[in-house]
Amino acid sequence: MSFAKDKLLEEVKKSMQSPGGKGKQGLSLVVIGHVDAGKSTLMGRLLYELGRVDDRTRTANERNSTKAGKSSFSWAWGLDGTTEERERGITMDVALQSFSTTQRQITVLDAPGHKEFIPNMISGASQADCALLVVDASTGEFEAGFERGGQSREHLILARSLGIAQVIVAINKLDQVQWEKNRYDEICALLRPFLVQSGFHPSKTTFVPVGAMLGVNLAACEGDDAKQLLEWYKGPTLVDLLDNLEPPSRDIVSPARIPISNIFKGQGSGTSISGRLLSGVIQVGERLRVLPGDETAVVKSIEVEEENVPWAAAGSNLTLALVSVDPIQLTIGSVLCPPTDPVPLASTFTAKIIIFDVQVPIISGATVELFHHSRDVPATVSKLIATLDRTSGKIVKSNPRVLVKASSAEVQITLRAMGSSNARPFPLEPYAVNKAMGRILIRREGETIAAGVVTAILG
Ligand SMILES: Nc1nc2c(ncn2[C@@H]2O[C@H](COP(=O)(O)OP(=O)(O)OP(=O)(O)O)[C@@H](O)[C@H]2O)c(=O)[nH]1
Repeated sequence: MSFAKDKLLEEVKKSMQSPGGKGKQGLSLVVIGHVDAGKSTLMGRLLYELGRVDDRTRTANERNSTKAGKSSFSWAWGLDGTTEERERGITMDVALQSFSTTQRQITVLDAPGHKEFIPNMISGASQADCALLVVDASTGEFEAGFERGGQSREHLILARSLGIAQVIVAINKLDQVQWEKNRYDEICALLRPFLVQSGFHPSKTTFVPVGAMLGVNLAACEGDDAKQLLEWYKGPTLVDLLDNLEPPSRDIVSPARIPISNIFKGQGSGTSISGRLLSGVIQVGERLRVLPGDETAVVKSIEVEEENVPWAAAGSNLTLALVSVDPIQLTIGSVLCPPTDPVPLASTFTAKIIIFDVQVPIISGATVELFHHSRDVPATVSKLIATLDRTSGKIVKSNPRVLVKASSAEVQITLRAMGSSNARPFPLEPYAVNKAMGRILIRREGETIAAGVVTAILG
């Protein structure tokens, strides 16, 4: 069944008012934190507690991880999919899982903690509404994840820069410190001011003590393993907090935008892509334009939360089967959109950015890497237009010579040509037109140096 677009919008609005299907509001969650904080263990155990992983799979995971000499990773085994991930015991790609709580249908993006995989983390966080930060409470470990160069700090700043406003902090491995209340309080006290500085409102930040491996305070806080924690903790479980996350408002009226985050080229059965529908609505049978390029594709099926659906609305993390398209034209980072409302292509644009804690200031002509959803491209900061007051946004100085750490500025960015070929423009929109399409991150030599929003496309 396919609807005319205005009919479809009516249908979507109706189902949003009285949340349809399963009667739950959906949202997506990126799991972030320092390497080895226990992100995969926590998600693996949580999925088990919620009945998403059966005992047979659990036993098989236990057996296989023990055989590989990594028994402590048995809970993570279910999530860390590829052989290399299992051998190294770290998550590299972004794993996608889903589960439901009483009121929410949650899609989880388990992002890798290792520094060299920050681009995957950016891809994960740019598809999420909320973040779950996992920190390791063991002596010295929390500190390592949080000091300069630690991933807890960087992940939080990146998540906020990508538009995530709500965060749950799970303070994990408390079994390692005998469930000491003092250690929990100490970590909360260290994190609170940092979260505020990074732009998270205190009312949108919650903390929860957990023991991922033992399954303490994930779905329930009971049994022998939870005894010590129960002596001083009477608050919500992790699932209670997840159940109370607020789904952000969805922009269903703007044209559809789907940055491709993954491509699966099947044999014979066509090609599938996965990504997040940032705005608008789409339906089966619809023709979409692939940008950059001249190609179009027809949506053969839409899968959301492992179910085939006739249509999907903004905020859905979906998999689309596409037909009538040459798969070569599909690349990670390309954007699918209606042929009548294509995304502009940019090779030069202006942006308002915030400079992070950089050691080397940014000068005009600085070569950088530009991140937009799952795409990263070489670029140049081609002009420093003005430094801005961080709170009012007013111009402090026009044509500054350098941009130093913690400053705010308007700059012009130009894509850089690779070798002999010209830089290929890529799909981008001003933040004022489409929030989710207008956010960028700027990195240099493996370090994130700035984040910002696109103000104008110049060409
Ligand atoms: N003692 C204790 N160990 C834990 C707990 N949670 C996780 N671990 C251990 O910590 C190690 C790292 O766990 P992972 O779940 O792989 O960590 P991760 O954060 O997903 O790591 P990356 O994916 O590499 O970023 C494993 O050896 C786990 O068994 C816990 O609650 N208590």
